[in-house]
Amino acid sequence: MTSVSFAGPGDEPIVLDVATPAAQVRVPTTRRYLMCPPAYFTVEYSINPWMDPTQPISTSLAMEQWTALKETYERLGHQVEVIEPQPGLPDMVFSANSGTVIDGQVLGSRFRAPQRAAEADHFRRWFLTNGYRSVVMPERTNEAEGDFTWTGKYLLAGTGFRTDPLAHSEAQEVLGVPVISLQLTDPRYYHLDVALFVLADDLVAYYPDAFSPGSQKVLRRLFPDAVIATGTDAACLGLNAVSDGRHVVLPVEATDLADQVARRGFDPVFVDISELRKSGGGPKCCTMELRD
Ligand SMILES: CN(C)C(=N)NCCC[C@H](N)C(=O)O
Repeated sequence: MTSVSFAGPGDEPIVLDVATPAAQVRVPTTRRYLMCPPAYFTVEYSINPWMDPTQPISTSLAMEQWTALKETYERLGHQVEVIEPQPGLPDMVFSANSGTVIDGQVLGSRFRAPQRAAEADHFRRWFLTNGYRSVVMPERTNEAEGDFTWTGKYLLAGTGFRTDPLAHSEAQEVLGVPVISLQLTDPRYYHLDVALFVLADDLVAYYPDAFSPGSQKVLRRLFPDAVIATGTDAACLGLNAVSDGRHVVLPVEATDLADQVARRGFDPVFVDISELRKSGGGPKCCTMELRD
């Protein structure tokens, strides 16, 4: 309960108790996503600290979890496009790493690891056969929405492990949007999209310890009201979440983060991505947003 007081007609001030304001009403917008079924998913090489090629992997469980994620988006009213998976490309399920699309302009990807390099061209061809007229492939290492997050105003751009900092200026030129570079410092959070996600315009959630001190200052300055995730939320890849402005699809283990976003008026929607996490990925990595 909060008290407000104001001057009454006589000498006595009027004091009213008012209930704490209700959380803001959040309005979802319909999205279009590109996903790739994990038909060839496995962990046969290690290019991030989550990947242990000796651990058992169930491709069928990964497929069940991916299908549940896709059906979740469809149930929420979103449109999901599907690209054909390719044998020999076990990480192709992480479609977010293969393109950044803003206002129909596509900036493709260039992977740091040779094991993933061939994915970029499959996605390039998908864009060209699906009506995208301007598809630019980057010169510099660029892991697309793994390291680029569009807030509606800025393109937040991560670097430190995968995407080359020079890819940030390339993205600014190709996409014609202001880019804010952010330095990632913890190898477990090797992509920006495991350290930060956009909840709504001008509102993000992030894990400060994944960023350099200077980048933490930038984030505080840009987003003073941000949701600050705990280490436990970050460690289950809870920040690899997808918001449509109201529903927030996130890993089932990210319970504190779910409580925090619920208090801000969002509806958490849990998904189980335990099998895909063995490769270092979560819901967002499986989801490229097509902003047409
Ligand atoms: C959530 N993240 C970090 C992603 N955006 N992508 C997941 C990529 C996983 C892949 N094994 C790799 O290491 O590239």
